[in-house]
Amino acid sequence: MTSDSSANAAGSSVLEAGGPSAVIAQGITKTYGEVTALDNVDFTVRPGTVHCLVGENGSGKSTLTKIIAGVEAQDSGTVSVEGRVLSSIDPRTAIQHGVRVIYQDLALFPNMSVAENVVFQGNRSVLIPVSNRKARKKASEALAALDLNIDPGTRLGDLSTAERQLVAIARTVSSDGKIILMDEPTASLTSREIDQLLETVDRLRQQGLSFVFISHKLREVTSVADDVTVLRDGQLISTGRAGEYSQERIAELMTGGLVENNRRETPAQEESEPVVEVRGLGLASSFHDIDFSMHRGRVLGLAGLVGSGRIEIGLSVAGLVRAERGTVRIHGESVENRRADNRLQYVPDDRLTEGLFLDWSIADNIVTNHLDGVVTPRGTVSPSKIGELADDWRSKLRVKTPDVSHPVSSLSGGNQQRVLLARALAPEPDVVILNNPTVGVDIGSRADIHDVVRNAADEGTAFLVISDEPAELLSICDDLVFIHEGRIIDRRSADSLSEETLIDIISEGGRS
Ligand SMILES: Nc1ncnc2c1ncn2[C@@H]1O[C@H](COP(=O)(O)OP(=O)(O)OP(=O)(O)O)[C@@H](O)[C@H]1O
Repeated sequence: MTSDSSANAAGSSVLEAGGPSAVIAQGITKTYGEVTALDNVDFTVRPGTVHCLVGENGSGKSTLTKIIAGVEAQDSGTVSVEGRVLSSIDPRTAIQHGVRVIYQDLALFPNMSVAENVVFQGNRSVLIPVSNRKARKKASEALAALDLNIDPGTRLGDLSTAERQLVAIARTVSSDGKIILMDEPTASLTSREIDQLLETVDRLRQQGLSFVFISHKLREVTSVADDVTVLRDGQLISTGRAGEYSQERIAELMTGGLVENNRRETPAQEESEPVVEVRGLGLASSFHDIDFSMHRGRVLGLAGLVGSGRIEIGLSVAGLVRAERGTVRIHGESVENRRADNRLQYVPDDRLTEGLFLDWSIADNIVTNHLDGVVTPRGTVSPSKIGELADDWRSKLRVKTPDVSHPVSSLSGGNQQRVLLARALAPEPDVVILNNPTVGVDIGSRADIHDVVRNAADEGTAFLVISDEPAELLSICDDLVFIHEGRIIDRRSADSLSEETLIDIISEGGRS
């Protein structure tokens, strides 16, 4: 393992030179059974800075933040916050020292108001009731300090994901948080929402708060970071000032090599009958008059803004949401009769609530849609066939685990996403609908997943891909249908488009 020149034995002196540190983690090692999640890692956060933590899936980023937050205990090494070593490892001690974590699920209460969420202090041993008036006042102050235009009386569940993120930040500020750890806060935000979040982070940094910011989106890493640390396989690879890191350099350090972002060699359009025919599809205010066909071996992308109706259309094609008007036919038969059929697969983007059985093993999750492939001639399920099939998919998708019999909950987020994809592709389906297939997946592995999709298409599967990432649509799709406010506004072949044109069509909504 080569170490980059800006990392040094202490891994931190480059950063410490400027003054006292908000966080110093020294010599952190953490193992889970035979997996070494962190191997003698040093990590320093300077006060009033944003420190981006980057690395491939399973490289140890979340584990490091959990250790700083006192949620996980390290095997060895120390964590100091503002110059004081945390003597005991528990979340309350970290909270008392001003450390706050904003997890991906945000840990907010959807049925409570914004005000109640902002003033809720999970670190108190006894919940102290706060009067409605006081709560509103305190919440209004916290929201105003962030320059956020959110009514404190709104029910939290009625806000967008981005607004909820901002409420989670307001809560940390109102509870005197000084060091905020954010694990992939922008994973499900639109680019405008990301800008708003980054502006808020910037404002708080100027007020002296410090951030640890995990993200796979390298564009935002290079725009928001003061400092960057790259982990690979639990090892510190490089740490230093953000100015030393371009996106290409970070990608290279993360993966240990160059990442190529290829486009698909588009096969000639087949004259064959379409596998899927969508005609006149409509649903209330979500989408109208949707017509398209999907063909064997071709990848069709649905491009559009968040809220344009893309996802609802995908769910209707999968037979998971019933349209009010029009038809979806798969091999000439209504999708209503196909819902329980393994030849049709839908892969959601929310692996935690819609996707995986977290307590089940990785292997059982992978084979659950393909039981035909693991039964013996006598009709019993064969554990060795399950193991073989799961191992095959583990290596195809490079799922990072020592053993497919381990629970899926032991995998890092990006590796769970791969299991979801393996489960859909294992039965070699005719039709697959992918909703943001690489959410939370690092950039090197994104290329692997794109390869797997292209290969499955080459074998004959028809794909419908919904993605927020223009580069992803261009990388895997042959054809694109553009959706704006629930209607089709354009159709193009992917090889006729640049990323800029694609973004223009999406954002201008056909006005260009
Ligand atoms: N509770 C656990 N039990 C077993 N192994 C675990 C557990 N938590 C993490 N690991 C393993 O530790 C390694 C590091 O995981 P971690 O979640 O820190 O990665 P990450 O860099 O945050 O990945 P991602 O980008 O996918 O979120 C992985 O191999 C993961 O499978």
